[in-house]
Amino acid sequence: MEEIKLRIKNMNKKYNDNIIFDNFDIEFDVNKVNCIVGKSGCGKSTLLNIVSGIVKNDSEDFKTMEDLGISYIFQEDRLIEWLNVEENIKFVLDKKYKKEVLERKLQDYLDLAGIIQYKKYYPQMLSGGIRQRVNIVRALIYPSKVIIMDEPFKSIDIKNKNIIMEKLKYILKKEVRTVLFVTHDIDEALFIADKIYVLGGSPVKVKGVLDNNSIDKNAITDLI
Ligand SMILES: Nc1ncnc2c1ncn2[C@@H]1O[C@H](COP(=O)(O)OP(=O)(O)OP(=O)(O)O)[C@@H](O)[C@H]1O
Repeated sequence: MEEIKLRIKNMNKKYNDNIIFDNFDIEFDVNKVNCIVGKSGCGKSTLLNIVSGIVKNDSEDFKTMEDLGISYIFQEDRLIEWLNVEENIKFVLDKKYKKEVLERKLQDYLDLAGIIQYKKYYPQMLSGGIRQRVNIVRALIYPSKVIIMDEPFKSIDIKNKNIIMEKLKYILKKEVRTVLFVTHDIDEALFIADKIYVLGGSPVKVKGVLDNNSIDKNAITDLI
């Protein structure tokens, strides 16, 4: 069966004389976890920021993914300190679901993420790892087709990171969502990805695309 692709075409970006993307094209697998790796500064975050419309592409003939609906998970959790966990999650959902549906989803996702007991807690009462789990639940409940994650575990200690990654992997297996996940950590990519895209060069190019059943750490390291 042919896989459905999400195509990004004609990406162009330069900062002063620094050309990051020069007619850059890439295609991601729809409803899969697509991990993007590459040397620091090669343009991974800029790629996510352009496809999501946060940063403007330099040329006109470019289509962002905004129409698909996007959820974001960044390195920092961006929770609102004066709202409790439940309120933080509901805050972004403004009438997206009927009340009963929302309550069920909230219950299900908090349960899946293992944080149901923190529902009424305020962010300052939570550890960094739990806060990030709330952030992930918030992004997943939002009815988006695309989930963008930019180094979501960078500031989380290894023990918590492993717990969250296990939970996230489990949840994503059940979801029908296209995930674009940027990381500098190859082990993270190997753990969670269906496909890994290695970016590099200046202007940046796709140096390799590796499928999950053929992924080997050395092959990726050689490409970076
Ligand atoms: N607002 C900006 N103004 C000028 N240069 C920028 C700006 N944003 C990014 N850059 C430059 O664009 C290039 C790509 O940056 P980007 O953050 O996308 O890389 P990255 O691969 O995500 O890096 P890292 O892994 O370190 O986060 C870098 O050379 C960076 O210095």
